[in-house]
Amino acid sequence: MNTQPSDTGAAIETRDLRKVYRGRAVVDGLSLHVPRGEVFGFLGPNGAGKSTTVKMLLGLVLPSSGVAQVLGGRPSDPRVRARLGFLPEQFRFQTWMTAEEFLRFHGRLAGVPDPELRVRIPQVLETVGLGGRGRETLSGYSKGMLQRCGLAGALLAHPELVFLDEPTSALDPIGRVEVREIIEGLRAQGVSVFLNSHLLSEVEQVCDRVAFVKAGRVLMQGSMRELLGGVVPVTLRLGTLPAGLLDTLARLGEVRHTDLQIPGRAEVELWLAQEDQLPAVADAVHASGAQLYAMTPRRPDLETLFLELNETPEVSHA
Ligand SMILES: Nc1ncnc2c1ncn2[C@@H]1O[C@H](COP(=O)(O)OP(=O)(O)OP(=O)(O)O)[C@@H](O)[C@H]1O
Repeated sequence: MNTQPSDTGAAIETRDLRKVYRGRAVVDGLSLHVPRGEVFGFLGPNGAGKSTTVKMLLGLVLPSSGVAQVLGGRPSDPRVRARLGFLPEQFRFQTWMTAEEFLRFHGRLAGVPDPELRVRIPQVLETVGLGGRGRETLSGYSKGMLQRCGLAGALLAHPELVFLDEPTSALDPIGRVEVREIIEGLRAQGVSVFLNSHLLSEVEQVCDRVAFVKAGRVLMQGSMRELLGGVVPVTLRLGTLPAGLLDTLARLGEVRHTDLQIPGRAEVELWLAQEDQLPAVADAVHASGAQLYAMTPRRPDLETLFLELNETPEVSHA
């Protein structure tokens, strides 16, 4: 059934979105909620169905079933598309054009009038760090400059929602910081950003909210605080692992991993709900008679969460 939901005011809302290719569901009941004006990270391993989802949200691929609403309308509606910006990961540039010609071409395709383009093109070139380079042909651009130019194209028509697929993959560390600042600037203007990136430390710094997908399904989605706020990963290095200690630790938190491969050495990864449980962990280790060599609490990060989720054998709906 393809009934359109009522406008929830969200930038993106999908319900049970599915795409089947040759009998295989590559997007399999995906439900997403992306509030307006936020930066949303869309994460998952290779082949998880991220690009296919983005293509459905852009109206480039038709869903097999389920519903997708973008800026309150259907992705296939040209009036909706006119309010979207898109930077694909593998952009094919017309390398015989100058950056200005390329942007004029894309601006005209997006329906931006010529007088507006004359003002807007130098502005977006400046924004992406290509000010004064617009008259050079793209064949002479570096990979990073091409990526910046693609970003300029995505921002050209004042979109309300921008899809950025690996926007910093060709950029050096300075360029990455600059793109982060551009994304933060977009948010400050109320523009919603849907960011697909494998650079999790970057996602962590810029995103308000993320979703993890695997095998076409959302494993988890929420604000950074919801996803990372409620857990303190602690690594314990012990001399031995006495009988019963794991059970005691499991009452204090979640035992995520144990490593007993090296004789005379045991490592336990424990996830606690709060930092103030650390003394109780130390007490439990001492009471068990084990020697405690190290107890290292870590700041939770997206990479840890990503790796943990990726190891989860059972895929469940969020
Ligand atoms: N047009 C198509 N026909 C058949 N299978 C397809 C098509 N497009 C994508 N797929 C398959 O769907 C699955 C998901 O692909 P998709 O590109 O959406 O993943 P992804 O999460 O974006 O991966 P990556 O991180 O590697 O870019 C893959 O197994 C891919 O081979």
